[in-house]
Amino acid sequence: MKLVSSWCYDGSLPESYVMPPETRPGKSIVPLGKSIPVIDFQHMDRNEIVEQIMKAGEEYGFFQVINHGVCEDLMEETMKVAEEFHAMPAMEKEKECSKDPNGSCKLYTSSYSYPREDFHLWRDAVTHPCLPSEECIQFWPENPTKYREVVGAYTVELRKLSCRILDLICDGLGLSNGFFSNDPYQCPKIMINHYPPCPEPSLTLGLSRHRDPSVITILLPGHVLGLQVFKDGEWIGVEPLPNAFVVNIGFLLQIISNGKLKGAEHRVVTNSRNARTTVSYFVYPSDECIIEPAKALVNSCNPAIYKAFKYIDFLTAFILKAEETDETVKELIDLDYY
Ligand SMILES: O=C(O)CCC(=O)C(=O)O
Ligand SMILES: [Fe+2]
Repeated sequence: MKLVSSWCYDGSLPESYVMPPETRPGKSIVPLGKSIPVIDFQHMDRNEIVEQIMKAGEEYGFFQVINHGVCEDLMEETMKVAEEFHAMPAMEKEKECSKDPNGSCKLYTSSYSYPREDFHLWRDAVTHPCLPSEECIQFWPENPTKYREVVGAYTVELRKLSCRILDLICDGLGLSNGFFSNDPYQCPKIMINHYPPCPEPSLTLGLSRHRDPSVITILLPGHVLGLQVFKDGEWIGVEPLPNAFVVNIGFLLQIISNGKLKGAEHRVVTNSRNARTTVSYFVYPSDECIIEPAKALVNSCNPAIYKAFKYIDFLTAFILKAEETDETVKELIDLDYY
């Protein structure tokens, strides 16, 4: 496994990064998603915000949030530390990500299943749990020198923002507030993605089409475009507003909401000019948490459309190879799968 950022300036795209024709982004221009809903947390009243989130969650599975209360300086500093991390030499990055003998902090390239992949992705990433406890932070990188301080402050703010968004979603779904604020749903992880400039952006992808295995994901998208959402059979480019967060509904919330909200399918394309760095904050449950359509949303008129399962089983199925994933996940969650 060699990080893309350590050899990407060689000038050509290796064969193993060339996607099959049906999944390549190609050269066609993807429209920018001016239509992806933008929700203003400061200038709308609560009922209006709930209504807009639900509409966005049903139609797109994606929305942007502005005036969300997270300080702009902290967003900028987080992006700076994220970029500085990926700019360090590969050996330094590896050293900074191997403090936990149990491997809770992971540095990798492409996806978790690099050795089993048919095609590699044009992306490096670092991920780790981000509970604001000393136990958790001791395994984070200490370089760049401000990493722990900045990412620590950022994840505290993101936890507050995620709880606020989830409470609004609870209102919209008719679940009690705090449904997602307690322990089983609060095992967040951060992922810092890096997509270096790519010699052949039409042939490869930064991330292939996927739904996040999360409740929700809050993305700090940076200024370089690359994220695309699949809606009504076509790809739409996401153009983030300044200081906005991009929020998407994860696969788990699709299941918990019994299909009312949509786990958004998305992918990342690369470009030949600018490196792109993004920071994903995933709201994950604990491994042992049972995921199922919320009891309050299920009755004889609205029967459950998914089976109950343990999160760890879902995650295991999810990180298998793409083709197997579909079948293994289906078997786990579909009521009528034999
Ligand atoms: O980098 C991006 O724009 C999206 C990242 C993403 O989809 C993910 O981390 O799951
Ligand atoms: Fe994603």
